[in-house]
Amino acid sequence: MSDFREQALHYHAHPVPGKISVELTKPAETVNDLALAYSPGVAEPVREIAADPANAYKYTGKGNMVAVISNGTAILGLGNLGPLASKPVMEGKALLFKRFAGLDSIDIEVKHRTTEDFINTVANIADTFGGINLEDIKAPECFEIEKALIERCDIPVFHDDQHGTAIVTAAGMLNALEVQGKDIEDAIIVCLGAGAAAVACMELLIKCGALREHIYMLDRKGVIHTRRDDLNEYKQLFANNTDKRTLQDVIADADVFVGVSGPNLLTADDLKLMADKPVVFACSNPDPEIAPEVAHSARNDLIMATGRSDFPNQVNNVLCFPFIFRGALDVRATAINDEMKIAAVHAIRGIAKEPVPSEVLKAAGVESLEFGAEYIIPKPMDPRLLPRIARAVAEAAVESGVAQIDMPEDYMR
Ligand SMILES: NC(=O)C1=CN([C@@H]2O[C@H](COP(=O)(O)OP(=O)(O)OC[C@H]3O[C@@H](n4cnc5c(N)ncnc54)[C@H](OP(=O)(O)O)[C@@H]3O)[C@@H](O)[C@H]2O)C=CC1
Ligand SMILES: CC(=O)C(=O)O
Ligand SMILES: [Mg+2]
Repeated sequence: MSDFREQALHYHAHPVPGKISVELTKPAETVNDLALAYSPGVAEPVREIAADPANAYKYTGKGNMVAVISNGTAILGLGNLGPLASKPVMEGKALLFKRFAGLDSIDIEVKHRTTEDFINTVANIADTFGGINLEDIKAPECFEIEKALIERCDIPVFHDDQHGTAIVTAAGMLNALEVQGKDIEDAIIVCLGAGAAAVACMELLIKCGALREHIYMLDRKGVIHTRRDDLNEYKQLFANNTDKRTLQDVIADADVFVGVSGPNLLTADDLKLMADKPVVFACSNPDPEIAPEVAHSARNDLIMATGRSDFPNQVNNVLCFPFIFRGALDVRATAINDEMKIAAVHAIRGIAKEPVPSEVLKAAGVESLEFGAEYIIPKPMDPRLLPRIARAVAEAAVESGVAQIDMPEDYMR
């Protein structure tokens, strides 16, 4: 067994299996404590909630609790390995919710036959939670699932692989293009992958200024173009009227490569075909589309990012989902809308341009970090992410009319 594999398995197995547990927030020691916590005292909040469902936020943990829900059909870049195998990732997301945003989170892995079964299962348990983070559900089913659940639930439902990834990608991309001296409006963009992350990333880049006709998206069959007759409705949105068919055809002279597909699909030779000063986000986990050392040995004018913690420029949805839910839940938003997503993009990108606190340098194990090719996006352990993103998101929720309560004046200051 490799050292790292052994370490990872040991981390998950000891001192107790798994990464999360439940803790109590009230005393439960005496007869009186139990009389309040359970029978007869618990009947009082029951009556209050039955009279007004909003009281659930006052008397239960609902408002600080996010469910991380998966069916294990697209576990990272490992593929469809089923609900149970997705549990370490989902526990990991729950760990990150708690560690970075103080949100209680529980993972739920759903075995189901039809997409409708999955939707019904989630909709039927939604009242328990303040928000629902859908995770690692493959395209195209993820689009239908998220849409149906947004319609049926009155709490925020957010497919992290779509929108969390898109928000962080857009923040990193706008900064990377700025460092390279390029405008997003002019950028020729290649997106390898045409699933959950790909479609959402490209849609958000378009909202940030990219031109749809400048985007070449590829799936396992190659370039998505207007003469293909095998495209689902989501891929069709990216069908390019082009004669280009292969990755090599489209990557020639491209400014940007976004990989949200699978491991080792981009070669050093492909990279050499790109325009001057390219931006390469190889975001597949755990293994990127091209290893950073291979990319850097192929050319020295690129900005390179991966989804991993152990290389510079980690473009990973961990920079978004804990904080966007914090902001959304704190104003009891009924949804996470485009205004809130764009607010998160700008909050994330702004932090990367400011001096880095010494505790972040220490946690990252580096002497210095300065906005530039090796630092286009903040580190996940940056304590500024929580107040900045949560506040920006909460403000956007209030301004766009989806907040159900006012934002406290001193919120996150
Ligand atoms: N860094 C980050 O924060 C994140 C990274 N990701 C990564 O993105 C990847 C995709 O995740 P997600 O979108 O959720 O999964 P989906 O299953 O929804 O989509 C996967 C897409 O990748 C395409 N693909 C797979 N293999 C190849 C290949 N050999 N050549 C071309 N295209 C290929 C599939 O093509 P087809 O349609 O033909 O099947 C599909 O369009 C994963 O590796 C995941 O780890 C995802 C979310 C966040
Ligand atoms: C980071 C993440 O959510 C993924 O790779 O699926
Ligand atoms: Mg994921």
